Amino acid sequence: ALPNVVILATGGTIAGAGASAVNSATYAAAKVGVEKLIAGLPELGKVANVRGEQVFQVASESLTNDNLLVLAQRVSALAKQPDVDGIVITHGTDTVEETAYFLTLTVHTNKPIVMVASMRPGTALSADGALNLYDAVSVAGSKDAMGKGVLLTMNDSIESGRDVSKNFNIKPSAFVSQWGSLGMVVEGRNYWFRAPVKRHTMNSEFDIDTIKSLPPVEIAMGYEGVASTAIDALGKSGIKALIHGGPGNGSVADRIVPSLQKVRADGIVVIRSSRVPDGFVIRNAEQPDDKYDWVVAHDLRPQKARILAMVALTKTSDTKELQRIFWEY
Ligand SMILES: NC(=O)C[C@H](N)C(=O)O
Repeated sequence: ALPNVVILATGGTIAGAGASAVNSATYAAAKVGVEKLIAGLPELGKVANVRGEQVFQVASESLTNDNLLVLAQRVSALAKQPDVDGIVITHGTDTVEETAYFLTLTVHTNKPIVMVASMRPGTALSADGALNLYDAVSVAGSKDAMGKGVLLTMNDSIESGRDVSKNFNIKPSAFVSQWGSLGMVVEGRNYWFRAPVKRHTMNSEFDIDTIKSLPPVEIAMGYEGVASTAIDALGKSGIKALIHGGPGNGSVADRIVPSLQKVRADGIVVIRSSRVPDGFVIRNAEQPDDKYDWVVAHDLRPQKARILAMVALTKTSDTKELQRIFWEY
């Protein structure tokens, strides 16, 4: 018998449409409904019994915290159903890494949850969505994909939803995980080479079934000539944590340090992250994190550090606990 896979559609370029076949970059995202996506790919019926649900129809840069909660709650409810073997989520590429990480942290299931997106709309020459979706459904229906956390299938690769980031804005090979892909999909068969070691899904201390809202967390970038304007304003905006996306090893300009100290003194958690795509921030290197009571974001880019901070703050605002969470997830 074939596995039962539910496709939750949220929009993005994988549901996009352009005026002509040469429009690979100028097109409208989030136009095509999930039923049409499924009907356009009859090959799906060979690897799984699929059914679709339209959860949202938006370009992913416009998704909100409330959208994240609604989606994760739906994924969690479906994963509890005995007649569901796996879940695929079609999504825009711009923020799919954030949603993937959020689900990794909050949905308690061993069943495969596979994110999928495309860099070109379905109307374009060499559109990548159909094969990516076929790959996602075949991975979601595979027992080998169980217990590996939330995944992303793009460009023949199976990526860890925790590690993966969009590293190129145009190419179909846009997604890279700095610690390597987990596997590959070829002709609907998945091949595995590694598994994540960070805590996720079943082993997470966070559970979407008990999370009702997310605290506001914002990001301030570091760069040459940076002024304290953004940090000072954010400090007064009601946020619970501020991610500093600094250059290099998450370094912080001398003239900004007093502003970050003030933010911390006002009870806001300061998390030091790096804007460099790869690598990880080392505690007490560049800045005395122990002395300032700051947290470091480990290997998470600012946008992923924000996701973990929001989730962690639903349980604790103790900086020692938060640092433990940043090491473990
Ligand atoms: N390729 C894409 O999906 C980009 C689009 N802006 C989105 O994230 O929805």
